[in-house]
Amino acid sequence: MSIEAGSDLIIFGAMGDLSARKLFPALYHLHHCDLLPEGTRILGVARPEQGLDDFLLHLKARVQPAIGADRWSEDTWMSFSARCDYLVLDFAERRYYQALADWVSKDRTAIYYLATPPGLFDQICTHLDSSQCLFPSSRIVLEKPIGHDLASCKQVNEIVAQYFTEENTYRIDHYLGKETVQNLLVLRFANRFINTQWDQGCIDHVQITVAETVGIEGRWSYYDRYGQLRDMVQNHLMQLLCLVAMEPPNAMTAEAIREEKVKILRALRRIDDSNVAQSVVRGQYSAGWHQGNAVPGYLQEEGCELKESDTETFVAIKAHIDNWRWAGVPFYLRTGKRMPEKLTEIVITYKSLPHNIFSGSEDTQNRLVIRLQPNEGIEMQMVSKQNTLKSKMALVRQTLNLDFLGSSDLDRIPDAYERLFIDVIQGDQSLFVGREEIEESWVWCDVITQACGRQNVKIKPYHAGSWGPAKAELIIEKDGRAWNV
Ligand SMILES: NC(=O)C1=CN([C@@H]2O[C@H](COP(=O)(O)OP(=O)(O)OC[C@H]3O[C@@H](n4cnc5c(N)ncnc54)[C@H](OP(=O)(O)O)[C@@H]3O)[C@@H](O)[C@H]2O)C=CC1
Ligand SMILES: O=C1O[C@H](COP(=O)(O)O)[C@@H](O)[C@H](O)[C@H]1O
Repeated sequence: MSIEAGSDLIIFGAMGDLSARKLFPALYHLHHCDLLPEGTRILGVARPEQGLDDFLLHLKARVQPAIGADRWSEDTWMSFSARCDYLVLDFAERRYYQALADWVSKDRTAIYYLATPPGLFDQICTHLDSSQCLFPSSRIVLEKPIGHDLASCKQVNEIVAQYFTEENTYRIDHYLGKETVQNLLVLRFANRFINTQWDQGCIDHVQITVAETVGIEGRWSYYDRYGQLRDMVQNHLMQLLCLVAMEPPNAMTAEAIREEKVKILRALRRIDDSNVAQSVVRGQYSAGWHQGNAVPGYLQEEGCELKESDTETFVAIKAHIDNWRWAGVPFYLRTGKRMPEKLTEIVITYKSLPHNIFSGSEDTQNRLVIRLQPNEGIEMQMVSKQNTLKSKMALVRQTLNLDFLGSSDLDRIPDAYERLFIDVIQGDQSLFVGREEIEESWVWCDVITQACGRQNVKIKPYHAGSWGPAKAELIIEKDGRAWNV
């Protein structure tokens, strides 16, 4: 693999949660697998007045548990630490940036990774520029959320565009870095028999479920301003929907893939005042159970000072894509916190046969279940003859199972951030989100939010540990269908 040499990764927010749980563990793994180029330097920048040794001590205490005892190696950590450096920096104050300007070099590619509250993006870009930390090759990596709605998203994009070209701007949607999400592209575009059976002629409906067992994990003040529609649907579920629905790009380039995704986002039927009540279900968890333990309701979570909140922790949506391929095929989307299990799956249900010659067999629909996490793999549910002499032609449903780990040259499935770090170092934007697609995605979500407000689509309570409000079952059952799980 050819990886560009001479990159510097500068992590803003290096003492934060994302850095500890995701970014540094991913870098540790890449270093361990020799996938970070020889000269790559990693600079943590954060507010605490401390030296490199203290920074590394803090980091080790958080990274080690994330790696796990069986994979941890002191030797790897020592050699990884030798790549790292630390700078004290208050992101909002220009005077601190001189030290950064002295650290970076115009002969190397500086990659500024902003793992910070988004309200700081503007100041960071301005100070990087005025302190001569930016060179034509410099890249910026932006964590979600990029905006809270279309207007604020545009504002962030415009600010960033003053300092970085679109080619040097990497907007993260970590779902795109998941191996199984990339496998969706391979499944669709490297298999003729799948590719030729992928439209309204063959497919009855599509389900996308992203269920989480976690609550809001100490992020109340962020989450209550966002809710599940903005936190999960606007980005992760919309990306999954695009990858399922888009036309084949003519090449695996960022430009070609983005163009196809944007077409889908534009073809998504608006859910407005006329159809929001039938198309959207919103829920909020109350106290319940997770794996035998009592868990609090949303309004009892740490950090909550309100008696009530209209923020949804669950949302189910029936969507339509108004184009030739998908006319008449509903896409049922569902995502929530505090569900009974962690499950991300896409289920493609094929149409029934036009004429069934096997009497007595009811459900002959094929189903393709793409399990993104956990138990990563693909299942094709087929109808087969039962091996028996008792009955002439007894049919049974059987499953062809493709285990994703089975194709692996690793004994684990890499975390999304590992792929995304490799790609940003190599300058490959195909798994990052383009400006147009993120803005189109906000357009669709904003219309839903506004319609929910005007039509008073109320939050329905559900118990933590359940699959959401009963109405979420109805949204699909009234069409004579059922959720896969
Ligand atoms: N954590 C996660 O799993 C995910 C996070 N994200 C996004 O990533 C970003 C970071 O999230 P997360 O790590 O959880 O947040 P944290 O609050 O844990 O980390 C943010 C860091 O930024 C620092 N910071 C804030 N203001 C300044 C400043 N003026 N100067 C220097 N440092 C400052 C904070 O330092 P201090 O403590 O000193 O204030 C803190 O260490 C957010 O945009 C979040 O939405 C996205 C997906 C998942
Ligand atoms: O971006 C986010 O994603 C996580 C879920 O990510 P996963 O990789 O564990 O599926 C979600 O919990 C969080 O609220 C959201 O901000």
